Amino acid sequence: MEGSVQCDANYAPLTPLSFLERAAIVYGTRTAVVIGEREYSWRETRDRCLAGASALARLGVGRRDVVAVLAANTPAMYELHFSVPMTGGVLCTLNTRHDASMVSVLLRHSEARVFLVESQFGAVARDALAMLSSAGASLPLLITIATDGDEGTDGEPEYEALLRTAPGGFEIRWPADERDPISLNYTSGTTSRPKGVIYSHRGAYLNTLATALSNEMPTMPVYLWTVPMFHCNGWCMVWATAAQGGTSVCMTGSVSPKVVFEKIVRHRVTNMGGAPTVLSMLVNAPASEQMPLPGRVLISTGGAPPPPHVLAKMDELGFNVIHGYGLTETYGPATLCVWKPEWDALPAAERARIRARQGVPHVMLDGVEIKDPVTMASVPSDGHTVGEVMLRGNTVMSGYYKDAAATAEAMRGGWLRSGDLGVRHPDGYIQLKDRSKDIIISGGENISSIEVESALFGHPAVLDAAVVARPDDHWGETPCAFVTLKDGAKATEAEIVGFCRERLPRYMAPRTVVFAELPKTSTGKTQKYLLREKARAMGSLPKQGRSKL
Ligand SMILES: Nc1ncnc2c1ncn2[C@@H]1O[C@H](COP(=O)(O)OP(=O)(O)OP(=O)(O)O)[C@@H](O)[C@H]1O
Repeated sequence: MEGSVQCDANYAPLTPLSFLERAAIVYGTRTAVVIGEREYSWRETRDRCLAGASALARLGVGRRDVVAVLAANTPAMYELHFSVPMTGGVLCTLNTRHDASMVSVLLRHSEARVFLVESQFGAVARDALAMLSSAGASLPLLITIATDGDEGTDGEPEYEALLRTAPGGFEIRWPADERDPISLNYTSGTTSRPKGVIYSHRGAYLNTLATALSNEMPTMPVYLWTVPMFHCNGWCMVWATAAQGGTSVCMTGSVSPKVVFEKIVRHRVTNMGGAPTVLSMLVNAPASEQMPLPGRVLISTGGAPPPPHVLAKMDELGFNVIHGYGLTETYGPATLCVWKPEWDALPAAERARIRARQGVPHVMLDGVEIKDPVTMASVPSDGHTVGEVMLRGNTVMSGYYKDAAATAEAMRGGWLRSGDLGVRHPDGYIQLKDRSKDIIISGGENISSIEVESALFGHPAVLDAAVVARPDDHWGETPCAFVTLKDGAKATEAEIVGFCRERLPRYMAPRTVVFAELPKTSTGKTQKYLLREKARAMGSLPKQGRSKL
């Protein structure tokens, strides 16, 4: 419109880096990050991030250079989310459960220039570098981050030493364009080889604000880190805690219910997150470890379907569960099951059933639709017609790194195709039925493995469950349940099948039950492809067995 201008006074590229400077002013002496007995204030954190950026820049990190990190949820990992982009570089956080061969593949694919490694993961990193070297690939510069109490280094540069010796007066290299990359996040690899998803400063900024709003974060929240920071930048919570001047409580060692409850009480935690496996771990912990909470704790969950039964128990323990759904490609949760006060009066089981739905887009996402992937027509909002979940908006990835064909395929038709199947209910909320690869087709009927798993989780002896297709000569496929029982609990295959038949249409109930530990990714997802391989190896149910069932 005549008269409007764009200039420095009214336009700056959006970036979550801006939250840090503000936090250092507003919340300067308050705790930004705490690990064990060590606390860093917001001012210290800002100074350490600037020192980190200065050190990395001195080592030659510049615009679009990838800096890889293999570290647990530690202050260094938190700081690198700011210091790397402050140099213009791109942060690539690697999954700490990857083996050396996968780490070497990702280092090579990302062309990381610098590789920061917490010393507890030193052996994996060194093996990965040896693999790169023997393949003749160029090696990134290795920097060690000493794990607490560890002496660390074998002559490599060390993170704390670099911060101490970094030249002062570093000038932040703000993004020239808000669409510049800020991070490179590899997908979980649940269904295939991990893909490198590019996040922009703009997308990260918008998603960070959506995260703060979706999680109902007050100012100065206390956030307990159980979600790995390497996963979608901790669902953008690293930057959201800076926006709100929060305190990040880090945990050393593995996540156990005892430590989680102790940290909640000691630090008066207000917000946390966790995959459904973390929720399941909390509700199934011995009563002696479940401490009364100092107040309601908001916990966001997602990444896999949370069983309604677990949601109901979390409510009883004093947690308000916020259920979100998303992909690495959407910076983490993209939809959430926004809660309505009129649902408060419903019976607990009904509340849990409603909360298990994946909901509606968060405020920064333009839309989520359930579509026929061929015609692109939206399915009716009847709660029954299944289609593919598709998303669009400013918090969808920039693309897959060095894979234009996969990017074009994923966004074909102007929507991000999730590969998930779902329905839309008459009230507009979506509900996932399955990943397209996981749906079971038996006698021409589609069976949602999520629905069968929800029934299994209702059995008092069941701790964990996953359902996959077993090939069948007659039906094509039949549902095969892999079940982990609670400590000391007992149940037989016939009991579990009978329990499901009372709650599900007969064709949906598992025909086979295998008692086993379920293989998980480090982001808490069951690796169903491994279970599918086992079910495939079993072959078809014998004719006799089939008619008995
Ligand atoms: N709330 C949820 N309920 C059910 N499933 C969910 C939920 N949130 C996420 N998911 C599942 O997780 C997927 C996204 O996971 P992520 O981006 O971490 O990588 P991945 O898809 O597991 O790995 P890869 O693409 O490498 O196989 C979604 O497509 C969906 O299948």
